[in-house]
Amino acid sequence: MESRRVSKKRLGLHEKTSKNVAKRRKGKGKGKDDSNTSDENLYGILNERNIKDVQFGMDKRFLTWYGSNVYFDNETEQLGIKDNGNSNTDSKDKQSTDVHSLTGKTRFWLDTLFVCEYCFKYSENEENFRLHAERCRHKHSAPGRIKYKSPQYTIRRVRGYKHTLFCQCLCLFTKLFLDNKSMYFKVNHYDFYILYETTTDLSMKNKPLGFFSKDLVSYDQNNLACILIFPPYQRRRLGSLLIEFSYKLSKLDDIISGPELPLSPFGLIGYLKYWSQIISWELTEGELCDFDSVTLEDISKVTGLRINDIIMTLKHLECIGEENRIYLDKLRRWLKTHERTFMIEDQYLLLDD
Ligand SMILES: CC(=O)SCCNC(=O)CCNC(=O)[C@H](O)C(C)(C)COP(=O)(O)OP(=O)(O)OC[C@H]1O[C@@H](n2cnc3c(N)ncnc32)[C@H](O)[C@@H]1OP(=O)(O)O
Repeated sequence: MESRRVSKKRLGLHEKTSKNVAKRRKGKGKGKDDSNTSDENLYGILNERNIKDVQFGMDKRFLTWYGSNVYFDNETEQLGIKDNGNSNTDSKDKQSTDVHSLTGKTRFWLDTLFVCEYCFKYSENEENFRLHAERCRHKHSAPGRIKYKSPQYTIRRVRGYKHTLFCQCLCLFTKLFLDNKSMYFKVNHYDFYILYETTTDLSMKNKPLGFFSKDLVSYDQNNLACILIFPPYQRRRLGSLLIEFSYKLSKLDDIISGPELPLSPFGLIGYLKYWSQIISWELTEGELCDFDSVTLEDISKVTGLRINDIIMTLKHLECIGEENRIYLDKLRRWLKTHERTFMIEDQYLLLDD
């Protein structure tokens, strides 16, 4: 398995700026057509998928969503990342990483990337992957400190500077499902909140379901840099759970906060859902329900949401009019037709430090 630190490059997830996009340069090829431009020296972004699918643990296989060259050596375009000029162990089997013309149109650099579902180390070689999977140390002990533990879910905080390799491998994996954030190898400025099922069942114990990262110091006061629920676990409201948790953290710090921009299309849908719920609940049943008139500032104070996010949500729900007048009746109706799905229970928060 790829196990060396990837300190030579950048890793972490950051906003892609238009200036950076302008720096895009053409991908080097490997049989790709000219339309496949890339940010490869900058952000690892490719315009086409280059890994066909991922074998995630022993029993889950799914397609990648986006191309990314961050798993590959820039010069040789073989799997593995050079660490200060040393050759890498994963590039021996050149044959299996060579270009495969699968559909006659799409050319993949790699058919299947094998990824450990406990620690995110990866290989192109199934045998190596199986050997690793049997003895991965995170199978028996997940990294980090527990920050939330309900009978259903556990969230652990993993410090980037302490568990560097784990966080770097997680970020590499994330890149296959998220293309609007860029990557850096410097994970030491981030905390990672990893979601697990609370269970003694060995088939699920210590298997991350998703995560979000958070800057240790965010000048924009973001409470979340990047969020991903791994494809097999999506649409189970786990993204909503992590978003809700991220606001618990910023409320603890007593700040008005929100996610790092830009949001991906799924990120936007997920956030609008959470924002709609928390705003309409506070206005109709929560702290603001007895107020005769409510300002955007009142909502922001009670929910911990940014005013821009509140306006976007109220517009989305068509519940805001001239001079920011809020249509409470309409919001009440919205809440009645939408199931309330808050998932974090305060009694299970473990946020002492
Ligand atoms: C700041 C940032 O990081 S932006 C980047 C966000 N991350 C990504 O885009 C990475 C890839 N996507 C993902 O990991 C996930 O889609 C996430 C994290 C955005 C959402 O996680 P999930 O657990 O799947 O979402 P969750 O089940 O909580 O759904 C919340 C709502 O979003 C909407 N939604 C989520 N996924 C979908 C989908 N595939 N199609 C349509 N609607 C969707 C639904 O309205 C859903 O509510 P409902 O189930 O009550 O109808």
